[in-house]
Amino acid sequence: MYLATAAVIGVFPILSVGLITGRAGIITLCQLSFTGIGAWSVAALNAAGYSLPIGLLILLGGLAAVPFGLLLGLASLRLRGINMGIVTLMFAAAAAAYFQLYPLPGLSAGKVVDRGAPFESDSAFFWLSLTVLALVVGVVSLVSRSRTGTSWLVVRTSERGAASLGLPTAVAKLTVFMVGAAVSGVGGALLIAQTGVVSGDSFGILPSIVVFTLAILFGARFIEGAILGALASVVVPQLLLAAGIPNDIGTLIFAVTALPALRTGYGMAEALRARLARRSNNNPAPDGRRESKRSISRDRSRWRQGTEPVHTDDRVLPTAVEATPALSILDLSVQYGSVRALDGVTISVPSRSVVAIVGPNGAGKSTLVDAVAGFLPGYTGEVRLNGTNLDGWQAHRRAQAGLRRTFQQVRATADLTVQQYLQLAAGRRLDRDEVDAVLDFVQGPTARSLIANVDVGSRRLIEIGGGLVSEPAVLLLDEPAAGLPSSESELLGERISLMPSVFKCSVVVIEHDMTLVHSVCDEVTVLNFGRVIATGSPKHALSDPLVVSAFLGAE
Ligand SMILES: Nc1ncnc2c1ncn2[C@@H]1O[C@H](COP(=O)(O)OP(=O)(O)OP(=O)(O)O)[C@@H](O)[C@H]1O
Repeated sequence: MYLATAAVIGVFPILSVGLITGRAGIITLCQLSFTGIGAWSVAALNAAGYSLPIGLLILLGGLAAVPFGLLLGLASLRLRGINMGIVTLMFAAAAAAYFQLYPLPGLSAGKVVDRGAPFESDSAFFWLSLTVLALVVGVVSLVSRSRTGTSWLVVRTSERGAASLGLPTAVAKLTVFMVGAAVSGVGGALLIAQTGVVSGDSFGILPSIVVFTLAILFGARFIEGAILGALASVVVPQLLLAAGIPNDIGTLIFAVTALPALRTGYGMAEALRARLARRSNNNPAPDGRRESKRSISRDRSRWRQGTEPVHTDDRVLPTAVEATPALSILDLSVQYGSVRALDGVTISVPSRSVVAIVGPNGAGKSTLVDAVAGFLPGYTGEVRLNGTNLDGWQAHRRAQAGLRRTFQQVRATADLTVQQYLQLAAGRRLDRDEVDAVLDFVQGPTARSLIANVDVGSRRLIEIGGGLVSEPAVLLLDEPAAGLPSSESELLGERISLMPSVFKCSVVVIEHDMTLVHSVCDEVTVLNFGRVIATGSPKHALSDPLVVSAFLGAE
């Protein structure tokens, strides 16, 4: 019963790593420090003579760790990858030093934490621990399914991708650290309630690294992975003990077996789930639709006519172009060191229009999209959306305001289904008809497909669909046809030209495919060496001698 309780308590810090590293992709090597903080706080309350009910002590143990989680969350706003690993390791070292200097209160006096009347027996305490675990897992899974919780997965894939969906990466990182710390802290409170007194050594650097290793090895992003990890942490040392093998060999076994998971980023639970998802993806959905484009393509004609709006509201083509441009870029300049990537670029995108920005490689197109969408804060000039000045606004705020973008390199989160991604991009509840309609429009895969299982071209279409369901004022498409075969690129061109009427938005397309530009755009702006060298209708602008010379390198 004692070992079973230890295994239950062991789930907390492993699950906590599963949230921070497994879900949000941030390395954390100090999860047992949070456990120690939880235990220390409960010990301090006990030593001070407060006799609080066990439920309250557990809650306080969790809450005590939250400010420290926030602190590390703040560090993660500036640091990434191995640097974050080092900072969390330093935090673990500092916490371990603290626990050495200031042992858990009551430890030396043997003042054990009192669990209270109904939980004095080991079996009662086991059931209490299991109940607390079930509650924590319930809360964590609710939070994980919320918009904030889903944003943890998006941040893991790409911070820029998250911002482009209107998700503030700072909120995602801070919340995941605070929730992770609380989960670990609850484990600490239970641990000290189980053992009565705990030595600070239990929360040292090495045990923290073992917890990290177990979380990666078993895929603690999912609860079954955290449970398997905790079971292994209890069972393996017992087996080694029974076989007369030194306990440290267990750590070595975990380290070696975790190597493949560290390489791929997928632990056992994740690999198992991915396999099951692939299997179910190969089976037809209950509604008979497979993840095949052929079944969707039959609907081409209705969209070609442009008669069927995605929403059943009054989306119709306006009779006159509205006076205020949807997007105004005024005298925009960007300097990268000695390279002037953009030099006084002025572009006006009329309401409900399709405007292309073209230019040879290195002309400044991507820089322009990055600056306009808020990913390059250091520009000079002005960006206005429907007359509102966006300068100084962060990328996620611009996205929330209706300025959406897609990327040359797709960033749709592989762990989500297409429907979940669209939901997140929309920032509101979408009903299934709405999801299916937009997927039909962009010729995307079915709503239930896992993004990990669809090809790059389809992911690009999903990203475009995500932009559209967010009801943007302006959608910036960075090379949307890249990677699509020419027949699909042609079809995408048709859809782009329909976007202003169907989705009431303006579209800015960065594209190298001149056939597509000619067929879908109302206006073209040509950049070369960061300057606008021509603007006007595609026919007029693309035949300008300056433009021909810029593209062909001839007089
Ligand atoms: N981070 C950076 N640091 C320094 N120079 C950069 C950086 N990013 C882009 N540049 C330079 O800025 C100029 C514009 O680059 P940009 O990528 O915006 O062009 P582009 O038109 O999008 O090219 P492509 O069609 O190849 O994507 C180029 O000279 C490029 O080398």
